[in-house]
Amino acid sequence: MSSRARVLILNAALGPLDYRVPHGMTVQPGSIVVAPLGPRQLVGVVWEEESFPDVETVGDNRLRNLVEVVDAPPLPEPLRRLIEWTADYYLAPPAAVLRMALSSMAALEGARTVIEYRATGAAPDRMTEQRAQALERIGERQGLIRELAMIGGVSDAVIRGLIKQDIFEAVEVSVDTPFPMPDPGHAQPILSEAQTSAATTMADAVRAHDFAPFLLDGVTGSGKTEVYFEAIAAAIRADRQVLVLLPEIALTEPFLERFEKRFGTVPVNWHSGLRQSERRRAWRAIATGQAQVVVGARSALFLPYPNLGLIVVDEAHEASFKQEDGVHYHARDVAVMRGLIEKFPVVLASATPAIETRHQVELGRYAEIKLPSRYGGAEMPTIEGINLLTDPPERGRWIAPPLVKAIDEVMAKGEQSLLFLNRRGYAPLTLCRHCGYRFQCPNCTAWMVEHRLTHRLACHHCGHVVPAPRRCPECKEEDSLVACGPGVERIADEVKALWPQARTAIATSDTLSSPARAADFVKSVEAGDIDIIVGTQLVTKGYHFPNLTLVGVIDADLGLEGGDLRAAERTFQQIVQVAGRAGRGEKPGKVFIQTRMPTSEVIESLIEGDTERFYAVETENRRRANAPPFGRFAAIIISSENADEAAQTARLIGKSAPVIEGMRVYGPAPAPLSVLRGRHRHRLLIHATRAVDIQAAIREWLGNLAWKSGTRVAVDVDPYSFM
Ligand SMILES: Nc1ncnc2c1ncn2[C@@H]1O[C@H](COP(=O)(O)OP(=O)(O)OP(=O)(O)O)[C@@H](O)[C@H]1O
Ligand SMILES: [Zn+2]
Repeated sequence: MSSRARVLILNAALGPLDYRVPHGMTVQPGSIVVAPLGPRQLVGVVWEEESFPDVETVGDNRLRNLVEVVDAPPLPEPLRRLIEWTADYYLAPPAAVLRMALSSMAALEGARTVIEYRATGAAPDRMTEQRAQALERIGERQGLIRELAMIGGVSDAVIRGLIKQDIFEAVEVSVDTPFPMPDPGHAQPILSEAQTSAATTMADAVRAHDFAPFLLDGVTGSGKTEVYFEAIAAAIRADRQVLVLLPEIALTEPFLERFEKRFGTVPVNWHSGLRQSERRRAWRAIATGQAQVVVGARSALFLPYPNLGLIVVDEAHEASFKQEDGVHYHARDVAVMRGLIEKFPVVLASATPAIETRHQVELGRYAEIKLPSRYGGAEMPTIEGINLLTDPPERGRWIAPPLVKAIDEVMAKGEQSLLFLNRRGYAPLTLCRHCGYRFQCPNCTAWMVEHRLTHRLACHHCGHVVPAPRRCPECKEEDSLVACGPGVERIADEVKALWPQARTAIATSDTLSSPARAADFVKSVEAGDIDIIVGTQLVTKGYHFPNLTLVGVIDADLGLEGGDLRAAERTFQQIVQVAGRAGRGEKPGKVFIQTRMPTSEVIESLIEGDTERFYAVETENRRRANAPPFGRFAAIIISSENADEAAQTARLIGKSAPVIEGMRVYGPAPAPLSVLRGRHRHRLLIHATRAVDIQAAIREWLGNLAWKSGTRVAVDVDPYSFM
């Protein structure tokens, strides 16, 4: 009997393929293998045949041999089920989901060491511009040739030239040294009564080794982190792995520090910025079970932990857990599914839970744990509205008089303020005052955003940047360009004009672009070297600055623009979160919200501090509109570099829409972002009741259609973006 294996190979365009297992090789479902495909060799995973029953059977004599079995633990069975579920639910190719589990090719190679290079400090005989740039940018960093070339912005050849001259020296790096073990007894805090009860409930669930979804709903500063640390401690004691998902890399650094204080060592950190060798080391430690606690962004969710005992999703309401390209999955929801399949508790921690999550609590599916007050007697801040219609700022300014006065007082007391505006850069739109020309991105339907700090105009959708021009490209008038509207840089300018003595910091993804820079920022705020922070949503959550007593929301109405189904919820969450940064220490905090709509539901609930009112009204709105969590949405996004082909395919899909009771199809229509990265886009929106199997309907609908190879058709189940 010849032995065959069904293999899911890492090629999203292909389904599983059958191979022959050559004599002397043994494989089992989950084995990671190398398989031939045409002239190439690809990595794949051996899969249960039953999972893909429709694969066309190829005669034994036509099968090709597997090349080898990779020296890595087989992909665990529950993870294979999770990959299947994710592919099914989000209508994604299984191979695309599998790729997220095998996300370090280096980890699958046998070698245990790699050669990295670092500067010796010597200067080259001949200093070229490229060499100087490389040396300057690389500094003391160490990495593979390719990585150094990337950092230095030069070709590999430049780096190789420098190696030849001994300007860089080789360092053999062992990639598989074990990570230190966190110690659950290292620095146990003394928990308050409410905290103890919350921690006990979760730790008991961890010890029970069973699926248990929790909503840890605690006001800002209530000690949610301290509490779920006790659940982590329980998992470590039970020798099970833990995954903590954070919504943004910028939050990692403060988390690592707190974790180290509590457990004596930092956890394994997984993010997109890891060097290849670090990634490999982390992947292997995770796959072998050696990595006990892992913290990461959503991409850490599909890694092959053999022994997970707990997942914590911190700031679980954050939309950044939803992936918006490739596989359109929601990490919060997939985390819960992983807990169900692998039988362990999942903790969703948030001060402002998503309506979807609260609904699960109401249905009795998730257990709710509440922490209703701040730790250590700190008070919740008081919140006041500033009506911009009756109390406007001076012309050309954005900070209204009552907020100016409040900042004056806080400055006088030597305390810190935070001004929140969710807009990067200097101004969202730049135009020529002479001819009216507006700077638009050549690749996207979007205005270019002025960044004065870097003297550039940038597209926030595709990353296209151009130097800020001195003259209008249209009418050639010099110095005629004017900035329209504020971004954080412009607010920072205003702060400088009003309080020249104040030390300010701009905190956005531009300025806190790396974990190291985020750490520097936190240190200088903690050390009292900053008086006024001007920041985007990046600083609204996670941070704990005891001397920060004033928060000003520059424009509360901004988030309500565009008006997608979650606009009100998102605005509410953002403002509660940013307000939650005020008065976390001994001194009480004050929050000012600038708005043109002081009587809107969102703003009134915020000012009255009536969370329940907001949620009740918003939930009722959703129920009436049959919007999530009551009804369901899915989007189909068609894109192509060729405008006609995109429109044609969209029409074809629209024409073929099935008629199903309880389901309506809207569109196709050009997407609001009708051109993105040079691709023309059209959208369809599908709205259905819970009773409809929306995935099956879409699968059958699109399965019968064909389009040109340059056209992409993406399905977004439970969409968050409607652009
Ligand atoms: N039991 C405790 N013992 C000592 N310090 C505590 C305790 N509980 C909370 N704290 C401290 O109180 C502060 C707020 O706690 P933490 O950051 O965990 O709150 P949080 O609920 O996660 O807040 P947010 O949602 O606003 O980020 C932190 O500095 C934390 O170390
Ligand atoms: Zn663009």
